[in-house]
Amino acid sequence: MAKVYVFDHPLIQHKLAYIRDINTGTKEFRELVDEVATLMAFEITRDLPLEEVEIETPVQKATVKMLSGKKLGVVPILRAGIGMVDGILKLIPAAKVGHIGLYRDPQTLKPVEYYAKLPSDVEEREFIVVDPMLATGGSAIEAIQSIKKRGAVNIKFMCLIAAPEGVDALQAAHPDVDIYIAALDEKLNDHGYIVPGLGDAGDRLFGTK
Ligand SMILES: O=P(O)(O)OC[C@H]1O[C@H](OP(=O)(O)OP(=O)(O)O)[C@H](O)[C@@H]1O
Ligand SMILES: O=c1cc[nH]c(=O)[nH]1
Ligand SMILES: [Mg+2]
Repeated sequence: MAKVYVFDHPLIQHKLAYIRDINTGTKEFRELVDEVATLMAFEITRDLPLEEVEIETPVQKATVKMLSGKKLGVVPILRAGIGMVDGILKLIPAAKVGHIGLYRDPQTLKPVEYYAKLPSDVEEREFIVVDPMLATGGSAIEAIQSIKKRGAVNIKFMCLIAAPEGVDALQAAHPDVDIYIAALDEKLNDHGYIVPGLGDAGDRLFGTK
């Protein structure tokens, strides 16, 4: 069964409070999502493998540890996932970026895929699929299905806010995909919005309300 990690770091929680606030405007919202994505990337990369490397400091030769060249890929679920990409790339600039375009039909709440583009060496990469919101779980389940279909085998899912319903559904559909979240909220409302949540992440990021 997939593990669920909730990042309760004080900086993440503090910034998330501003992200949720209805009075936070688009510019600040975007900056905060970017910052929280960086902080979450710091935590999520905790298990990256290291190798010993010989270097020379100004003082003497030394054996130091460096990342052992694991290939990473970041896959935002369009649109809102885009808001988390730059924050992650600040820490892992060599990661390749794939895109999965999905929107949630407002009536059925089912995801509709409209775009998919991944790096060519899919099988060799570890992927972090990112989206600020895990609500019913339909979009994350579909996006992960889509990248598995294209050959991805090693996948993590990272979001800002999740509803318990979404976590359960994602765990059931993809038991091999660990889930990393900044906050686990109370529930979904009748329109499939996370309560208390932050509203529509895509609209708040891009000012399209
Ligand atoms: O877990 P689910 O019930 O599938 O809902 C979550 C999805 O809904 C939002 O996207 P939306 O459909 O609003 O598209 P957008 O990012 O283009 O605004 C959000 O960014 C997720 O992708
Ligand atoms: O609360 C929610 C649920 C789905 N998508 C969002 O952007 N927000
Ligand atoms: Mg949206």
